[in-house]
Amino acid sequence: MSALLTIDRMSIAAGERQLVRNVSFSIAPGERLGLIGESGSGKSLTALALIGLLSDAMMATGSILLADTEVVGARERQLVALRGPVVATIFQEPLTALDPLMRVGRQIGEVVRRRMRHDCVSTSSQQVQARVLELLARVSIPDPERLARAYPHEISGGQRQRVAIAMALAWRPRLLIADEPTTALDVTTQADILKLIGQLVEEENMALLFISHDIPVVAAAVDRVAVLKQGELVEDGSVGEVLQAPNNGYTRSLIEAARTFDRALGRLF
Ligand SMILES: Nc1ncnc2c1ncn2[C@@H]1O[C@H](COP(=O)(O)OP(=O)(O)OP(=O)(O)O)[C@@H](O)[C@H]1O
Repeated sequence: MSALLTIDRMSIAAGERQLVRNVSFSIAPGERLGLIGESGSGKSLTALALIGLLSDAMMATGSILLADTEVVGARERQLVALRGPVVATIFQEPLTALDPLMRVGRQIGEVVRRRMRHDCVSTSSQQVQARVLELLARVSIPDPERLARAYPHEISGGQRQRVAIAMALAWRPRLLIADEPTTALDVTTQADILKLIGQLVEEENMALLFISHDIPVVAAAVDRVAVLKQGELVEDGSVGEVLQAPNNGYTRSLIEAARTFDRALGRLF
């Protein structure tokens, strides 16, 4: 099966500074890849590059082929067509995806409408409203009707992340990028959100690029792991291979650090 995403010798520079160097990896339709590495290793820049959202001060070179579109050097119009129907993103801080002045239901409804326009399907307000409530139920929000009427500041951090996931889901994307989606949440909510993402990815048959510095979290969410160190890819293999027999000393040190931390917390790993 041909890949949904193929990154080939991609580099990212800010002026003279090389931030990501010669990174190559691919994701097949429905595959779940974890991108791990310590803070500053280039994980978020890699995710931004593949949706063409690097800041103007940065430049990507090499090739990023997403659903047969070359992203490096693409025009804005081509990128807009990819964002949403092909790839949707959830971030660490759900408020970045939410308009503070608009009720949650209306925000999800906007995405539902845009997706329907993309599919050239006409729709009534009642159909949009029904789809919004269905999406809120899919992300396990109790009392979706009440929540749809709330503003983002009126709901908890965990609920906001569920709403951000519902918005991503409204696109029915082929690839979901989750950039540290549980880092800002308490441990119990983290586990719930992780389970939810896993469930939805499977039910919708989406591919997943899951970015995290937290190895146990990544291991629970994906099939394959790629490791970035100071902008370079140092490992790419199945979760079992990489966690049980890492090739690279840096990966070993990340795993050992996670084990030590978990032992200190008394968690199982
Ligand atoms: N707008 C920018 N201008 C210049 N350098 C930047 C910019 N954004 C990020 N960087 C640098 O690029 C490198 C990679 O950053 P990136 O955000 O991709 O790391 P990360 O692995 O996602 O880290 P974290 O887990 O802390 O989010 C870092 O050295 C960072 O300082």
